[in-house]
Amino acid sequence: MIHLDDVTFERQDRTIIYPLQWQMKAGEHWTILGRNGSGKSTLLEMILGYHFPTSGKVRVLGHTYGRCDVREIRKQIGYISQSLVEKLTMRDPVWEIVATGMQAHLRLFDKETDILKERAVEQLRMVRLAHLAEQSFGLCSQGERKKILLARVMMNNPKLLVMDEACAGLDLYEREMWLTDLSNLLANDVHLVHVTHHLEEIVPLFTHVALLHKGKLVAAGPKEEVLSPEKLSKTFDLPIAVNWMDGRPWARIKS
Ligand SMILES: Nc1ncnc2c1ncn2[C@@H]1O[C@H](COP(=O)(O)OP(=O)(O)OP(=O)(O)O)[C@@H](O)[C@H]1O
Repeated sequence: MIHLDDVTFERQDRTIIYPLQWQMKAGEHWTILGRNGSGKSTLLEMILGYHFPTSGKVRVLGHTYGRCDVREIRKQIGYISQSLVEKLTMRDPVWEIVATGMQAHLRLFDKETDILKERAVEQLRMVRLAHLAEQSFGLCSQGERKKILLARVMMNNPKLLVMDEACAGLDLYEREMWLTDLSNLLANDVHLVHVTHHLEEIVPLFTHVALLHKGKLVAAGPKEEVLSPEKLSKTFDLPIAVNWMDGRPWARIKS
């Protein structure tokens, strides 16, 4: 699905990603954890082809970036991030925001297609927001917007779903509902890469974890192996204990 082969990323004489080797195989769903500024979003942007690595190779869905049309690959990738919310048009009705996911555009060019609207409303129904279809996106709450983005990416049946702090700003209830919606949508055979600051968001559907510290990979592999107190403490520069409950890890700072 994704193969980062010795990639580095440098900007203004600063190394943001040190030589990094990482592979995500079919059937795996990954969470990436790391402190602020450790390079998580930079990594995602390389996977999305928005950033080109300074050295090394990025291979996504069987295509090597630099030898393919990245815009075509991006049509197979769903992307959810706060920066995307800021680019969407607040006065557009919710169903149109969802419909733009079909072509990975930010606005809808052909508004006359009933089939497109029907499909958008169907995706909204899956996240229980069909009743908001005609409301302006700008009037929706943070939680509703996050669900609308989930409905939006699913318009295009992506093979890969890349999420940058997709649950940020959600209350406990909304976050649990959002993660449940995500699990339900997995029936569509989509693969996940999820960046978060919260260990408890690593719900059972996530199989693997990568830990980043100052642009270097601390560990990457099956979550039970990677989420050890030693590796997490190294990643977050704090003594951390981990408790597992119902298949979910919960972090605590050791006193
Ligand atoms: N284009 C750029 N030019 C210079 N520095 C950059 C550029 N892009 C990112 N950086 C720097 O690279 C570092 C990693 O940024 P990145 O956004 O990838 O971190 P992050 O792990 O996602 O952080 P956060 O958790 O705070 O969102 C930061 O120190 C940032 O200032």
